[in-house]
Amino acid sequence: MSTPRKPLMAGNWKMNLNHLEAIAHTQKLAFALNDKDFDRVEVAVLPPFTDLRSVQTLVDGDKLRIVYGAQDLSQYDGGAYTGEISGAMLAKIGCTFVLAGHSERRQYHREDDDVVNAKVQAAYRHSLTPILCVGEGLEVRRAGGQVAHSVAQLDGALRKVGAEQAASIVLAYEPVWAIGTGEVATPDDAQEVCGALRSRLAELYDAEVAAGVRILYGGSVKSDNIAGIMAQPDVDGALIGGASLDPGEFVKICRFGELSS
Ligand SMILES: O=C[C@H](O)COP(=O)(O)O
Repeated sequence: MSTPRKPLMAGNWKMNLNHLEAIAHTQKLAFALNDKDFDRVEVAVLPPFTDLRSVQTLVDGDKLRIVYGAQDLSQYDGGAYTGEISGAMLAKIGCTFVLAGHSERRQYHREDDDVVNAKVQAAYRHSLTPILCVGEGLEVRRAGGQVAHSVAQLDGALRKVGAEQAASIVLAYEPVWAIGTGEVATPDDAQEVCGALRSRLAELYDAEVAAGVRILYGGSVKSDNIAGIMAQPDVDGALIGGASLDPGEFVKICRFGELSS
């Protein structure tokens, strides 16, 4: 059965590529994407904050077929918060998406569910689409707690988020043990948690919201392992870290989004 959800392939550059490197990278990516016919997959890049202006200039000037977003935002809307970047600033520079709750933010910056929830709400206040990341660490996986853990993170992040807003969210299931390690979850592993997240959305909201939300898989995605993951009924794309730094490889991965739709 074909899915009504348009696949999304999002490249999270993490703390890589300065603003000059971002220009060269985006140009290579744009050339490779426009060279093929990518109509049925949405392609996004999530550069560091300092690259956003470079990416915006290329996307707007050359009418590129990619959208872009940020890797984080402040839970506050403005004022004396040194070092923070507000949702309003991201919206003004043309961001579509913003990550919330990435495991590296949870781990290295101690962002808990309350902070993630505040950031999700901040994103909505500025018409940004949150890509909410959830996923378990190795200990939880070994104990078989991956579904309960990921669903609890979803519940925490969606507190006080109404159905209309939740309908536009993007979820990303990223098992922490598979991020940057070369260990990729099996397609069944990905489906188990992505399916549970969709079921939870139906409980929290309704079947229509659940059916419309895109759920990505992330964790050591490459062009040689994406096909099986994209074949799963509740997986609608990927959040790609390391492999998104190679434009050719990233475009190959995006092609699987196109094929799966
Ligand atoms: O945001 C992306 C994920 O953390 C996955 O990163 P990775 O593809 O390098 O494992």
